[in-house]
Amino acid sequence: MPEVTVAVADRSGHGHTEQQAKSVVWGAESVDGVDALLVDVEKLGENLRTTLAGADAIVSGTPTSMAGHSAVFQSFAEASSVVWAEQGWKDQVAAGFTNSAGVNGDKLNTLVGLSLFAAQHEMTWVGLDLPPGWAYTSAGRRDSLNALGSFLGAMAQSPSVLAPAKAPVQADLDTAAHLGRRVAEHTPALSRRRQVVAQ
Ligand SMILES: Cc1cc2nc3c(=O)[nH]c(=O)nc-3n(C[C@H](O)[C@H](O)[C@H](O)COP(=O)(O)O)c2cc1C
Repeated sequence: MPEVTVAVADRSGHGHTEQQAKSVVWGAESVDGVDALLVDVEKLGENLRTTLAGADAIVSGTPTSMAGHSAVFQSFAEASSVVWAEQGWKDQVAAGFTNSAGVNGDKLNTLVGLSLFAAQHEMTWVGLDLPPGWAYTSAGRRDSLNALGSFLGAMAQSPSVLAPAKAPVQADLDTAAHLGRRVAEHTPALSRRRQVVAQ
């Protein structure tokens, strides 16, 4: 049996954010004893409670759309109010990621929204422990980890003209994998819910 389950709840319209989500899963599963599954929030429907309630951590992802999370993600968030009413995800670990076309693209606002969503569910948020990729070099490399310089969660950029096979760039996918790994590594210590269940 896996010691930790990480559910990556994502919704991707054209596949770019899904690439990022797969990297989060890959990163989480690179940690011994961790099982990670990719969940399309649009298809969750009535399974909202059962699918995500069993996870020790939920990493939420969405494309940035008009400076926030997508309408589909908002539908999922509103549907989750039934879980909120019974505090079903309380003390689960949470983290977030987003992808958009612009280098900035107002992605930070999306991550703020995802972290507030987790806070409303009384989850424990895990940020990204990577220095901004371009902060300590004058060379300015796009292929460094956390090149987009986010602390709250993982960011990726996909120019609209590029197919999901070409964007996001590998550095952004590696940053997403790093977040997945970090969540998986910290979940056993952070998840009070797990400790209560184990008693
Ligand atoms: C309705 C709409 C709104 C968008 N808003 C933004 C935005 O605010 N900032 C940005 O950088 N890109 C924006 N984009 C571009 C998407 O974030 C980008 O194409 C992203 O890669 C889509 O991810 P997906 O392939 O997973 O659906 C928008 C796209 C659409 C269709």
